[in-house]
Amino acid sequence: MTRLDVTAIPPLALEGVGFAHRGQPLLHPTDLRLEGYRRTLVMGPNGAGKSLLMRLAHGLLVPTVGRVRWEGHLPRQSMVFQRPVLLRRSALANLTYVLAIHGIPRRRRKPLAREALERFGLAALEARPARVLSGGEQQRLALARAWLVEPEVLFLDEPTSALDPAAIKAVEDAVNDFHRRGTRIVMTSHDLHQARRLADDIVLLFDGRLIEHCPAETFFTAPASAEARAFIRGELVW
Ligand SMILES: Nc1ncnc2c1ncn2[C@@H]1O[C@H](COP(=O)(O)OP(=O)(O)OP(=O)(O)O)[C@@H](O)[C@H]1O
Repeated sequence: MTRLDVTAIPPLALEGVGFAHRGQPLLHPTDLRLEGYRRTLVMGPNGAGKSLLMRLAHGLLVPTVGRVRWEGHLPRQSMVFQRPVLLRRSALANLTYVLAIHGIPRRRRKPLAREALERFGLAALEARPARVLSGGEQQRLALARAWLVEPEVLFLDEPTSALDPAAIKAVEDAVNDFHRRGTRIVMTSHDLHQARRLADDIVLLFDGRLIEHCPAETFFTAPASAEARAFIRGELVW
């Protein structure tokens, strides 16, 4: 596994980034800087604004105020969603398609795609239509597709919320594989156990506001806000 140059990943600055719909603020103006080579977990109860923050950061949504700025080059990025969006083709063809888009010569596509299928435990399923794969298999295929892009930054939006424990472990192992290869991870979750397993730092959102951004250890041992303490006790609901 060739390691990416983690020192080259540019910081991501959200400068007063907010999003409103029909005049109603869904994400209040937010300042957030994600830097270095970390696994950041964006947490908060349902409806807190986690997905919005991810879509804004990844550039899928344009903020209604503020701006999203990469401090340096625009990095290679991928995003993995709760429900993967897969093409109506075989698992293998979903991967060779991505390689074609990225200009990889035809003769190299299948070997690279098969290597990725193997890595994510999908080798036996290469000919199966992607859309009939189980939820966990689809998520692993989405991760294999992202793997081929060699992202410097990987966004994952609730990638495990519809999965059983074994499938959750497979996704978490994959997230750690990305991280070991040199990818910065930004992932949403409302699962505290998952955060304890994975996070280097935590962003807590509540009611469309950023409440806290701190190292995971601080978050769990000495949270600064009443909201974080309530969230850890399982009492924070919207
Ligand atoms: N494009 C949009 N237009 C209008 N409203 C939106 C849009 N995207 C999200 N919302 C609303 O913004 C609020 C925050 O949604 P978001 O999906 O970010 O929450 P979340 O923290 O990811 O929640 P969950 O854990 O349930 O996925 C919700 O009330 C949602 O209905």
